[in-house]
Amino acid sequence: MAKFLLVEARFYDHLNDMLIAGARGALEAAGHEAEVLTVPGALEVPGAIAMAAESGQYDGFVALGVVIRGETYHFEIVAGESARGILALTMDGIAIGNGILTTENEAQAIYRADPAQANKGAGAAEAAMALLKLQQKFG
Ligand SMILES: Nc1c(NC[C@H](O)[C@H](O)[C@H](O)CO)[nH]c(=O)[nH]c1=O
Ligand SMILES: CC(=O)[C@@H](O)COP(=O)(O)O
Repeated sequence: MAKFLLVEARFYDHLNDMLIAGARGALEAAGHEAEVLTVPGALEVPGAIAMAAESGQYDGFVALGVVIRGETYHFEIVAGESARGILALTMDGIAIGNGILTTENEAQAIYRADPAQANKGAGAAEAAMALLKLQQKFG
C-alpha cells in the first residue's frame, strides 16, 4: 500500500468534490491510502506538492482543480504555469498525476470531473500510480 496526497485547488466546490471522489476511488480500489490537502488555487498546487514531497510523508501526489477561462489573459497564466510547475516536479522524480482541468466553460468541466462521465480525477490518480511504479522500478 502506498500513501498519496490529493492536493486540490478548491476554486469550484462542486467540481472538486467530483474530482476528489474519482481520484480517491481509483486509489482505494488499488489498495492505496489517500489524504486531501486544500490550497486556494491552481497556482498554489506545485508549491504545496513541493513542500509535502520534502516532508517525505507521501509516496505520490494527485493535483486536482478546475481552471475555467474568464475575460482576461489570467487563464493562460493559471492554466499554463500550474501545469509547468507540476511537470517540473515530475521531472525531478516526484510521482504526480495532473487532474487540474482547464476548460472554456463549466459544462466542459462538469463532464470531465464527473466520475460517471470522463472521470478525470481517476485518470490523474492512475497516472500518479503509474509514475510511482516507475520510480520504484528505476529508483
Ligand atoms: N481563476 C482560477 C484560479 N485563480 C487563482 C490562482 O490559482 C491563484 O490562487 C491566485 O492567483 C493567487 O495566487 N485558480 C483556479 O484554481 N481556478 C481558476 O479558475
Ligand atoms: C482562470 C481565471 O483566472 C479566471 O477565472 C479569471 O477570470 P477573469 O479573467 O475574468 O478575471
